[in-house]
Amino acid sequence: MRFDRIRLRNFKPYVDTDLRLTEGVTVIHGLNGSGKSSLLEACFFALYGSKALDGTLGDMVTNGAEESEVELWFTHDGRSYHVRRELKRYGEQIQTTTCTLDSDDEAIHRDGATDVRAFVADLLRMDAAAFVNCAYVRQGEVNKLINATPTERQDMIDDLLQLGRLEEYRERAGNARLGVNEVLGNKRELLRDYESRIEEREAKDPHETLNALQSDLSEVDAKIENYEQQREKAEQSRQQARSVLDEHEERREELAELEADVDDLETTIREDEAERERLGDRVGDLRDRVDEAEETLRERLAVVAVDDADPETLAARREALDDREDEVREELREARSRADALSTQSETLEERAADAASRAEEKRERAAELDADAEAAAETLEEREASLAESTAERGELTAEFDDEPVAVGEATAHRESVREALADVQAEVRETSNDLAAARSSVEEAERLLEEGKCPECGQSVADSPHVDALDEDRERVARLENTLAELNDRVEERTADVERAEALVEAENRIGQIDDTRELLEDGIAEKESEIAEKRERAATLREEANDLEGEAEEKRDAAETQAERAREVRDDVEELEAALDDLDEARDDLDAVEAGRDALDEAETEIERLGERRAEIADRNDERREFLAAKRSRRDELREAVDEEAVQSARDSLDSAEDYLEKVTDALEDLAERRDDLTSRIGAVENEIEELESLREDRDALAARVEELEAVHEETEELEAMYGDLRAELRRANVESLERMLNETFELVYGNDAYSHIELDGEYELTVYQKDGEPLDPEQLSGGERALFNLSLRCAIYRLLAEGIEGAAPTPPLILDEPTVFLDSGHVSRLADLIEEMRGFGVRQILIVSHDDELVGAADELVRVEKNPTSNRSTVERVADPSLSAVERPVGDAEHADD
Ligand SMILES: Nc1ncnc2c1ncn2[C@@H]1O[C@H](COP(=O)(O)OP(=O)(O)OP(=O)(O)O)[C@@H](O)[C@H]1O
Ligand SMILES: [Zn+2]
Repeated sequence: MRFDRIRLRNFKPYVDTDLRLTEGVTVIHGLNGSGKSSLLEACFFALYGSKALDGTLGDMVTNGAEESEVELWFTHDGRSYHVRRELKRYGEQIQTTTCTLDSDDEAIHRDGATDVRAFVADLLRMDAAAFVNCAYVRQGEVNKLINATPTERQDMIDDLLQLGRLEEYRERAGNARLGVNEVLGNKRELLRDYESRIEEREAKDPHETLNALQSDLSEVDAKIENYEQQREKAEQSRQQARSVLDEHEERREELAELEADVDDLETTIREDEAERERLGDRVGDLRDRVDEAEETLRERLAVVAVDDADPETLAARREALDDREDEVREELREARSRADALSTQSETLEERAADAASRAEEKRERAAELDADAEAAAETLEEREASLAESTAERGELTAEFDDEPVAVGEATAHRESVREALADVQAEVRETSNDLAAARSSVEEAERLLEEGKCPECGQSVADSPHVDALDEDRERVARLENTLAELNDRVEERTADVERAEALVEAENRIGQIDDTRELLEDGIAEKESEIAEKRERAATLREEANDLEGEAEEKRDAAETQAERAREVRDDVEELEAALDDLDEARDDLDAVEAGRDALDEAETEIERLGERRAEIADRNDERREFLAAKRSRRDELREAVDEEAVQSARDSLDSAEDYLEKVTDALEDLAERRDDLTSRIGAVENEIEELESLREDRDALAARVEELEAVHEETEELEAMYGDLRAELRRANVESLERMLNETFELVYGNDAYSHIELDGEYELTVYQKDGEPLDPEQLSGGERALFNLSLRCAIYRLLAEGIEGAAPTPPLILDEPTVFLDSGHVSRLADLIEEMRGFGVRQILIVSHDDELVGAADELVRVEKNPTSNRSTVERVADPSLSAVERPVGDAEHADD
């Protein structure tokens, strides 16, 4: 097997790295912490997942990254595989989101961490632990195998060499043996149980018991047979006695019956004779009645006027009566309906007459009302005519007022207005003249005062020669003139005022005339209206009275007609009564006919009865004759029987019956006891037979069980052998392995640490390791120095690896040998030995070796050199294949020196 390529994304310090790996020795080189170990861990993680590593999934994902991916391509047994794992962070947790394995064979595909891990473990024939123990020597784990206890070591190595399988098989065989053993134990127990049960049953000796019971049973059977024969004989004699007695009894019964029969017959004959006599009497009675009925019938025939009582004549008579009745009924119906019709007519006429009379009455009342109304209207008319005359007189007076006036009626208002204006004009003139007068008077007074003072009244200058004083006279004249004018004017005012007063009186009169005229007009209209109303009312009253007269005449006529119809109805009702009487007569005639018929029927019946009774009497006589014969026969048989009874024979039969019954009772009891005994014996025999049968079947079961136990013993032996065989085989193989391993270990150790101090290493069957010094002293490997221990461990691992490579047939799984810092504790001499070892391992068939180392010498031995570097600022690692490893060894980084030595 070999790794071809590893690709990392966000795995530990790697952001994105893709590294191809080839066959041969690859040395991975770099400073401390640059990420070398992480690269190897990635390969291991790809194969087995995180379970096999110390850390958790979280340690795999680069700090701060959300997801991570690791892919590994590898080749095994000529087939390529590709594993891919993806991790994702979910909050605090990291989960594997993808885990697949594919191959160039399409059929091979695994999905899911568990399937992939199982597939890899199966393919490489080692699980993660085995891989770590054998192929992947992790940094600092050099002492693991040395420190392990022999048992741990044994488990590791057995596991690697698949010896574990044999142990598994041995254990399975062991389990099978235990299982068989348990079943065997159970079956043996069961077998013992069966045997003890069989013994128990045999001890009872059921066959002997059966024999005894069967002989008892045959004795009982014999007795039963004997008794049954005796019983039969007794039954026979009982039977004979019984038949004698029965016969006797029969005869006695027959006799009794006969005697009773004879008695019965005698009684019956007597009774029937009496009956015959009674019947004879009855016939006599009936004959008398027939005579009577014939007499009555003759009388009735006379009544109904029929000669003969024969049914046809009677029926014809009845038919005639019926026809007559139909006629009468028809007439009656007609008469009744006519009478009803006439009554109705009469009533209707009566009603009409009443109606006409009441209407005439109404009309007369209405005419009286109209007359009263006309009377009232005439009074009103008179009143109105009086008012009219009054107002005509008043008007004449008022019109007379205008006679001496300059105006006519109708001009008064206009006249009043002109008179008023004339008054107003005069009054205005009076006011004007009064004012002028006052002014003239005051200027006169002023001039007079001034004159007294000597001053001009106008200019206040000295009046002497004043122009104004000259005017004083004129003014005095003027005052006088004005006083005259005013007096005149006042007279005129008086005149005009009188004019106005008169004019106002005229206006009043004129208004009153207008009112009177209006009233007169109304009165004249009212008078005309009343006159026509009176005339109309009187006319209508006359008409109504005429109509009332007519209606009264009409009522008189109707009343007469009603009386006529009522009279007719009475006549018809008399006819009805007559017809009803005729109907009653018809009924009577029919009743008479019924009586005739009844009389005739009674007569017929009586005759029939007489005939019937005669027949019955003859019958009774016949039957009694028969009975008498029968009676004679019975009497002679009775006499015979009385003679035949033998009392002695009857007594002896009775005795023998008693003794037979006595014996039968006893023998029945004895037989019952015997039957009981027999049943008991039979059931006991049945039980014993069952026991015997059970015993047989128990024996059969026991035999079968014994055979099964024998088989199981054989199987048990076989499983024991198988278990031992697997144990032996493993021991044998282990011994062979231990021998090979010891040899290889010695060879390898010799190669890497050959010196004078140690002679050889011993690996015993229990995987105990002992190192022997040259002087033969044994040494516990733990006592070795650090470097020695590293070499010892390497040797052991390489030996195991060799054994694995050589010891397993078919495709050796041999994964790459991975060494992480194997040189840590080694001095330079041993480092070169290690290089030799590596070379040798290749010779043993290890195709790929991956070494993490700083050592130049190992670098020199590399076919491929991979340099790992970490960027100190970003803390991210990168890998780089160095083209020529031999060159690179010279350019070894200085910082690595401290790693080189111990
Ligand atoms: N999950 C992680 N995320 C980021 N860096 C990590 C993570 N886990 C480990 N590292 C870093 O990877 C480095 C460890 O790498 P590794 O052990 O492979 O180094 P090395 O080359 O083998 O060193 P040495 O020579 O000392 O053995 C450390 O520097 C560590 O800080
Ligand atoms: Zn390291």
